[in-house]
Amino acid sequence: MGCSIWRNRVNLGLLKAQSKVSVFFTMIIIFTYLFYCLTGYCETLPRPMYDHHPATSTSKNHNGQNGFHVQNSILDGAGFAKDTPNSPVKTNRTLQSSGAKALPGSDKLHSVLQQMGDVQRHISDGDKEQFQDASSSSSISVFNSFGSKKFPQAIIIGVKKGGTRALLEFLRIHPDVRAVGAEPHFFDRFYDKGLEWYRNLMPRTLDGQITMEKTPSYFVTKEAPKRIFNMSRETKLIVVVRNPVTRAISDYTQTLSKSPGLPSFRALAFKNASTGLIDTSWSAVRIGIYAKHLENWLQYFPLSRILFVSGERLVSHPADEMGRVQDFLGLKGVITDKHFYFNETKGFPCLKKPEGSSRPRCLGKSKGRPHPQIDPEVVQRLQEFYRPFNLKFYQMTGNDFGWD
Ligand SMILES: Nc1ncnc2c1ncn2[C@@H]1O[C@H](COP(=O)(O)OS(=O)(=O)O)[C@@H](OP(=O)(O)O)[C@H]1O
Repeated sequence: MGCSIWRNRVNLGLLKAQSKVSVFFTMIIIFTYLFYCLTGYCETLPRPMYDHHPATSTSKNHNGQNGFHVQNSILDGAGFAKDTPNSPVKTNRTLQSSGAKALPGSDKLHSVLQQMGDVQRHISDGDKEQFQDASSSSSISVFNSFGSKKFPQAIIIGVKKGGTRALLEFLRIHPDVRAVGAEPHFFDRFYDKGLEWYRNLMPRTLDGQITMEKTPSYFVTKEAPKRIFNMSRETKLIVVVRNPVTRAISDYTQTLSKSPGLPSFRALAFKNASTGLIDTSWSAVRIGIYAKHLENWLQYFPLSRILFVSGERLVSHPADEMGRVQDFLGLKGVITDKHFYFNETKGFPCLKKPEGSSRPRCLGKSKGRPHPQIDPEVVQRLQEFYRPFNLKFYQMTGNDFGWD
């Protein structure tokens, strides 16, 4: 009898010791990882070049909202991809879904993992579209875990293929800007999820920092102006515009890369090739009628709340355009020509490497890709088609973008 009590006590002691050891080792792993992040080594973790894949999994975070998986569905919706074997998101999800949650003391572990999630999500958001080295903001985000999530005070609302990703990534090197990497698509696709869902997607910011997002399809979404106005009439709006003809070809190039069997540009652009009638129902054409879309926005926002960035100048004079953007946002002029160099191979400006980094900081392959050769006659016809709309747009904005 006495012997069996003694044996039970020994077994109980062993069990307790085992669970303590497992908690101890888990904590060591987590703190080692956090230490690596804080010392900047997370940046050197391999990051995926995102491609287009469907979302595969769903789960809820402690707020009852779809944490990583919402983010992933957005990534997918925006043409981003699920995590790859090397993805930091995958690392985090693996930790969350395997042993860690089932361990004793998992509540505390879970909240640490949530914070790691915030950090990692920031690093990996929208990687497909981002600069290949997003290191400048990753270390800041660690400390920003202590800020709060706010609605964006400024949104890049368009235009698709205008250079919106370049603008956002250039802005992200500013210490007072924090931005969602992926395109949230809240004001067009996910509005029924509610404003709190939207706010929860935002990165944490400290006082004085601006929260931003970019979703280029907002510019052509009829309901977007009213919806953004209802969130806050103070929201600053940025539109990156580019020659509508080159924009249409860029748009077509993107679609062609996903659907190689697509009809020719000529076949899609004309309603009737013999009369030269342009098909304005084709989105690649319709998006470029900037004056029409702008009218919708002016019903809710005064021109003073909208900044028009030239997509062409963002390539030829990035620092000058960034100066205008920083002024508009009321930011210190931190981003200057010191930050850029022209990458001859890519044919676009890239960000200079920060000290200690060996990685290139150009946008990914899907940005600045070669366009198919389009018949000059088709190009000319499109130029003619856009001319009156362009002139109207110059008048409305008080800015001649030089496309005509
Ligand atoms: N610095 C830099 N590097 C690479 N690419 C640059 C840069 N600045 C502007 N651009 C132009 O951005 C075009 C893509 O525009 P977006 O980022 O708005 O596209 S998207 O709507 O988010 O898909 C992209 O269009 P394509 O040239 O057709 O690929 C580029 O011309």
